[in-house]
Amino acid sequence: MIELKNLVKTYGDTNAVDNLSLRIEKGEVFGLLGPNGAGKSTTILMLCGLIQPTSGECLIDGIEVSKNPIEVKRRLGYMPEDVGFYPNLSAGRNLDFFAKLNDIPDTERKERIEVLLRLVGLSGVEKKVGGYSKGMRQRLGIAKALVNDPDVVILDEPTANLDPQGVSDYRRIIRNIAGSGKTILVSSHILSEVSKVCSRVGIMQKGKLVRDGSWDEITRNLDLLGLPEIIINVETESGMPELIHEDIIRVDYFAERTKARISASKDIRADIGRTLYKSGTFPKEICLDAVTTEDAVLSYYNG
Ligand SMILES: Nc1ncnc2c1ncn2[C@@H]1O[C@H](COP(=O)(O)OP(=O)(O)OP(=O)(O)O)[C@@H](O)[C@H]1O
Repeated sequence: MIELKNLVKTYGDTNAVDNLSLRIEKGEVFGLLGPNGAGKSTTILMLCGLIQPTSGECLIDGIEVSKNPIEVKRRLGYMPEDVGFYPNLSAGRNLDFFAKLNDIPDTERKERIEVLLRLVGLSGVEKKVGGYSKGMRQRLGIAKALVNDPDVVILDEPTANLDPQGVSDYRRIIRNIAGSGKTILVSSHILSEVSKVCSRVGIMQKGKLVRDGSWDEITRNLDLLGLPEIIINVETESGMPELIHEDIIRVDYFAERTKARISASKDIRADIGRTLYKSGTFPKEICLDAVTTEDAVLSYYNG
């Protein structure tokens, strides 16, 4: 569990983090979102005990970070934006080094490293880390953050510079870790990515948490954010009827009418759901398109 209580970090005249309070429960995957300079990295650095707060508290599993850094380090896995590895060593040898630094006993190290390499899809890769792609390094970074079997995992911009395959691998890995009951904090400014893996997101702006809730809650009032047009993707179990609604601008149907892409002037997901139920068509998904959602949230950032 992660708790931030009235956290403040000031650099001269800049309130990098401004009275931030937040609680992330065990097993939650929380996305910390915000534009450049919002205060995400400063928050994470305080949470990891790497910088001291000006005031307020950070707690990991109820233990205050600044007062018990060693105890906290044992429960915490951290992946910074740029993870440092020894380029002349393999992934396994790198992990072995970090496992030793974390005092993992000899009897456990080999098996744990094998499990982690399998989790991140690097099992059997003999190549030295110096020859790895960005995606491979990122996956190894996640394994490194998990080497001490932490309760709480913090990933700073984990999808930065990843190609689509890398992003999809990352999502699979995060879901896998979340399934094991760990608490995960992911910081990002790639909103659509966070929306796909996080159960809850918080939006930071100028050091403050300006919104906190599920992705759905945050995007529910999209029309209030002033988007001229939103896109709704619909998927049904069997072919859907003609979708008619006064706020629909256009509908494109695909895959024998089991999929539709609706352009609408409002968020009409509830009405679409009702229409489908009435016609006896079971909806598998009715969601806002990630790209337009991203536009809306960005417009929110910009006031
Ligand atoms: N060591 C420092 N000295 C002075 N100002 C700093 C320092 N670290 C951060 N800041 C300032 O604090 C604010 C928050 O920065 P921070 O790096 O936490 O934002 P961020 O949300 O992580 O941004 P990014 O996505 O670009 O990493 C910014 O205005 C930044 O310039």
